[in-house]
Amino acid sequence: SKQIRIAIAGYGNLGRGVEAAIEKNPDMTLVGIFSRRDPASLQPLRAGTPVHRLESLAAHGEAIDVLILCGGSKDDLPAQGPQLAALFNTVDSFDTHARIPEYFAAVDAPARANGKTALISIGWDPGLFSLNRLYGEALLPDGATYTFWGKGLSQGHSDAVRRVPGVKAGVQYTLPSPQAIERVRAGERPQLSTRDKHTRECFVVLEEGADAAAVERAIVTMPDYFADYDTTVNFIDEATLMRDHRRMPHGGFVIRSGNTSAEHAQVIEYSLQLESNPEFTASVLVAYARAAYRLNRQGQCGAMTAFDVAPGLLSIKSPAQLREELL
Ligand SMILES: NC(=O)C1=CN([C@@H]2O[C@H](COP(=O)(O)OP(=O)(O)OC[C@H]3O[C@@H](n4cnc5c(N)ncnc54)[C@H](OP(=O)(O)O)[C@@H]3O)[C@@H](O)[C@H]2O)C=CC1
Ligand SMILES: N[C@@H](C[C@H]1CC(C(=O)O)=NO1)C(=O)O
Repeated sequence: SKQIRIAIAGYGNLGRGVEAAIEKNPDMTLVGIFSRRDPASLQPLRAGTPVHRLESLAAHGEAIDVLILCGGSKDDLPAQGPQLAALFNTVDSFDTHARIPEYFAAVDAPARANGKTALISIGWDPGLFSLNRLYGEALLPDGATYTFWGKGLSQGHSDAVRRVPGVKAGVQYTLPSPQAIERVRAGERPQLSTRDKHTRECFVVLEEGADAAAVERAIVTMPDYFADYDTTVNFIDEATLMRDHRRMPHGGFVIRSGNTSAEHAQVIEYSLQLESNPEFTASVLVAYARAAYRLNRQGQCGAMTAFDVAPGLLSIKSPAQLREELL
């Protein structure tokens, strides 16, 4: 059967993860990588993979079935998402939770106007954790839901740190509060504020001559990313960053504890342990690219989130095989 032709827009951790993920999906072919940087400066996983400048994308419309957007959520996707959804079927991992409604609207209009399908905010949070928060609320209406991440490297928060003027490089780790987890696991169903559940720890390499105090203030007060958390910023040199902060592990879990009757408490838990946050997220994006391709062929256009995609569309197996093998 026909190969699904995938292209990558934005070649960072996520873009490289998508390259690896496509190798694991025999119904897909990587037809190109698109970057704002000089293509000659990039080393694709597979020698021979075409690398182009991002601005040449429009000329490749008919050769791409689904474009996977791997830009940063802080500054790249708000512009690239709506712009590229007018030209291609797209899948992205937009994760600025507070801004998802406005991003959805901004992508939906051009996608609908051009008969394209745009799956937004795909990944694990938002994405798989969102699905499990939904299941929890729908299946156990009388209950409480908690999401914990880490200890691990948040790519969205690391991207946001790197966008601060004066920052040359940087990463952000998310640390869950052991006390908060203990109270939830003990079945207390506590009221926990954002600040109660996690702290954030940044490691930053400054540009030459940058003002450390100004950089620290810009990070810890950053709306949607750090303002609601207790955040520490550590300044290190580039060698230390390269030595100690190259791995990108992460993970976490969603817990729903609820009562189906006065007598019976029920608990649903979904957890992830990730050695590579970007490679896992990319695997999710690639499975949803299969769904985007199928949805568009069914005439389902516009923006959608993971809530709107039937799980069967993710599988390389046919509906009949799924009924025989997985039900
Ligand atoms: N929903 C979810 O569960 C998840 C979502 N995410 C999202 O994925 C986004 C991307 O993460 P990630 O791939 O780690 O971000 P990166 O910082 O690695 O890449 C972001 C963009 O920056 C550019 N870039 C990458 N490396 C360099 C470099 N060395 N010099 C200059 N520019 C560079 C690339 O654009 P170009 O090639 O055009 O230069 C790239 O698309 C995050 O912002 C986050 O929001 C991540 C994980 C989970
Ligand atoms: N979107 C997150 C995925 C998870 C991790 C996270 C956090 O540590 O705050 N929130 O959601 C990421 O970019 O890594």
